[in-house]
Amino acid sequence: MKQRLQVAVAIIFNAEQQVLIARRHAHQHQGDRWEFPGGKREANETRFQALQREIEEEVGLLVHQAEPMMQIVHDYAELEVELDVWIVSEFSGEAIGKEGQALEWCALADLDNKEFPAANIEIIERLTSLYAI
Ligand SMILES: Nc1nc2c([nH]c(=O)n2[C@@H]2O[C@H](COP(=O)(O)OP(=O)(O)OP(=O)(O)O)[C@@H](O)[C@H]2O)c(=O)[nH]1
Ligand SMILES: [Mg+2]
Repeated sequence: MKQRLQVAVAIIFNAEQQVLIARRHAHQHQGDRWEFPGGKREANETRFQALQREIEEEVGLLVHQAEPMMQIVHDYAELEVELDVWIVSEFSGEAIGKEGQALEWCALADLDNKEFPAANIEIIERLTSLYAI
């Protein structure tokens, strides 16, 4: 059977209402596309703990509070993902690409110009309808 990965995904806004995005490395699944930081939940973790760990590991931010935004199941040819998307409402630290990945703070209106994995289309639509001017 095809694997289904549970993936914690963070939507993090800065004071200018820009959202944090990261570029996936070429060798990764969906390589070279942009993503919202996050990664796979481990068996011993809650969804929120997975979010906190992944965000600290990947971009060095401490997530203090977050609210569930949506869950998306997407069937890629090679694997299935369940994206557990959170809006981070409180965090501390300065974002850095701790895994050597490029980071960008991106205005919502500019997300459409970036290439994201297919599973992200719904997230971007939802964000635009919730927050766009
Ligand atoms: N982090 C993240 N993963 C996404 C997004 N959209 C999306 O389809 N995915 C998929 O979710 C899956 C797991 O994410 P990941 O590669 O970040 O997992 P991870 O950080 O644990 O990576 P690792 O296996 O290198 O430790 C990948 O197949 C990835 O393509 C997104 O916006 N953010
Ligand atoms: Mg990741």
